[in-house]
Amino acid sequence: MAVSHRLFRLYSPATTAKNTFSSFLIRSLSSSPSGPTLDPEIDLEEARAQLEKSSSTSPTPSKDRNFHWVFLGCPGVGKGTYASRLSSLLGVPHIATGDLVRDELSSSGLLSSQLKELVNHGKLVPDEFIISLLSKRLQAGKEKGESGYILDGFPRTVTQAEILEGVTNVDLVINLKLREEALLAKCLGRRICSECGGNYNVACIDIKGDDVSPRMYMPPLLPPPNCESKLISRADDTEEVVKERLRIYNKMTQPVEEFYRKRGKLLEFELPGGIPESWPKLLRALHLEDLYDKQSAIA
Ligand SMILES: Nc1ncnc2c1ncn2[C@@H]1O[C@H](COP(=O)(O)OP(=O)(O)O)[C@@H](O)[C@H]1O
Repeated sequence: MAVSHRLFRLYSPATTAKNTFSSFLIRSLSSSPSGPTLDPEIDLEEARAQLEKSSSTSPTPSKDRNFHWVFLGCPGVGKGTYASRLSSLLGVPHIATGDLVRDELSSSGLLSSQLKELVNHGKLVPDEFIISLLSKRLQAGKEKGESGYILDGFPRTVTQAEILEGVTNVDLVINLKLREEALLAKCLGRRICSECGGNYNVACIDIKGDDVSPRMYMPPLLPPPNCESKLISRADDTEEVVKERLRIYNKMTQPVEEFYRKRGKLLEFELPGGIPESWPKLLRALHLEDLYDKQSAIA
């Protein structure tokens, strides 16, 4: 907590920090093709209508559609994996705030070392800080002509969700769920190639079925031979820190699920197993299977 306060003061000494950062976010988002901020009640109704429409009649989405999607889910659930696959499929940028934070950590300086202390202990960084990072990323994307987003790791607190909701119209929030036994093993098995940045997982998860739940098998996602000797783990993927991240998720981020549930935007998706099993089912749940079939046929 002390670190969090120090970091907050260092980064944002003004008492009106929240306004400053949210107006920064507003500036980044308000001229997006989804239009400027609307009256919150109209936003809510519009969002409900959109979700109803997409989940009932589900016209085949095309690349012209402007996706504003959010991925929620515990550490290790696979947000990055599925968000990045959808990003390639839909041609919408995948923005992972964890990656933005790690990029920031790789720079030198006092801010980076204070940030490292928070992240490596499994704590969240201050809302204002993360909103600022996200705003910069969105602004840079807009300048390159990007539109829409698939957010991964944001929002993680109700404050972040409220700010996002106030400035842009999130169409859909996909809440990925995985049995708790698998989450820790998946975080501990996570590996990154220090050269190409590829993400892999050496854990082989095989949970026996019982009367209540079926067997769950998640094969490892092994690196190609040229990455094998360059694998590293994230500093926050230790057992102690993952448990702390799970605790913080339950305390700070679970209320965000409720925030979107109340607004009719939450799609719950229980991962049935590894990528080969889960990916087609996720696409079906999102009514995207036709798009995927068409792309596979072209490829
Ligand atoms: N929206 C956010 N709010 C606060 N802190 C964040 C946010 N996104 C990322 N972080 C910081 O970056 C770390 C890594 O994030 P991420 O890669 O998304 O991890 P996870 O595997 O826990 O989902 C988090 O533990 C937190 O310290």
